[in-house]
Amino acid sequence: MSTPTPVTVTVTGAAGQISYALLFRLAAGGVYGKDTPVRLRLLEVPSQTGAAEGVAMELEDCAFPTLASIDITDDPAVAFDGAGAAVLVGARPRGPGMERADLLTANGAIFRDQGRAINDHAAEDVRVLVVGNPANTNAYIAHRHAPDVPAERFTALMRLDHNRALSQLAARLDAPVGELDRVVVWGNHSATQFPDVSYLTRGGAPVTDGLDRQWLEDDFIPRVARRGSEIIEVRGSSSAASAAGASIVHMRDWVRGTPEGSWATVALPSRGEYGTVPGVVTGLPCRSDGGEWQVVEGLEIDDFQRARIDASVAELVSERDAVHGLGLVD
Ligand SMILES: NC(=O)C1=CN([C@@H]2O[C@H](COP(=O)(O)OP(=O)(O)OC[C@H]3O[C@@H](n4cnc5c(N)ncnc54)[C@H](O)[C@@H]3O)[C@@H](O)[C@H]2O)C=CC1
Ligand SMILES: O=C([O-])CC(=O)C(=O)O
Repeated sequence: MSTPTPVTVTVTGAAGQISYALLFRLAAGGVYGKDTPVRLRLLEVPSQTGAAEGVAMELEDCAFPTLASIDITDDPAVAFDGAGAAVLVGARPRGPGMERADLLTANGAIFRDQGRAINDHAAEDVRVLVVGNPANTNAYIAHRHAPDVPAERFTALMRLDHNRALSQLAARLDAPVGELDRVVVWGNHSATQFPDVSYLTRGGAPVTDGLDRQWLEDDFIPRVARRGSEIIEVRGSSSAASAAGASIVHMRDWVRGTPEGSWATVALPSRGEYGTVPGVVTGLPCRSDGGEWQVVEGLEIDDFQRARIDASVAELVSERDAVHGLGLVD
């Protein structure tokens, strides 16, 4: 029996909270499956490479059959060399009272430099997932500094918002979460996002009862959109295990395909789908056949949806303009 070629997966911010939940699932085969070994490349700032060593020791102690090797570095050129996947987690997280926009200046330069390193060193078919906030605009920055990598290879994490929406809907409808499908979270991973139930199915059939407009506007949409802040208030620090779990299923579905008939929310550089502004990295309903993300086509959009989508995309446009203004993108 021939041994499959290992995939190199680079994870940044490897000593942080999210990575502490993410790396073990990655190493256990959560993205590529039980038959494909992974080589982990951990990128950290110099002061944290020691802590990343400790995480690597624990990974070794798990004796995962799918973990081929672990390398730790503070040099992006080394970290992304030959990478088939890059999960960009490393960034400063938001504390109590901060909005994601406050992080633009703090974190933008990280994604400029990592975009360049991905462009110059990663594998041709690299898949990039940006988790560090503001995730959509950080993905925009990285993509704009990687002109040799196709735009659709850069994504930002909105699967956490998608999962939060599913979980709130399951509670409201008293339904097992696994029976629900076809939600989408349009726009930005921020308080302006639009979690949309217009196409929701339960067990494959459209859901028509139990989701009145007042509940959607007064409870559901703000609850999902502000869930990150709620977790920060209650837990004292930002979501970590749920962000890691969403990152794993985002990458797994990208690499191995979404289940038949199912959707995921993926933030991708827009091609103008559904009236969004080309270039900005916005949440869209997507399917994967195990190769590329494909935006679901042909959905009807009514006036209520239009206004919500436009408002969140307008925020993405203002973040885009801000990073151009800061000189982070030409
Ligand atoms: N998109 C999403 O759904 C979510 C995004 N986040 C974001 O993910 C990011 C990470 O969160 P946590 O792991 O909780 O933070 P953390 O502070 O525990 O870990 C961040 C790690 O990144 C490292 N780091 C900073 N700059 C780096 C660089 N240039 N290269 C490599 N590593 C670098 C830090 O040394 C630290 O170890 C934050 O920006 C947070 O806001 C958090 C939850 C959900
Ligand atoms: O809210 C934050 O800062 C962390 C985050 O992105 C989330 O939990 O959605």
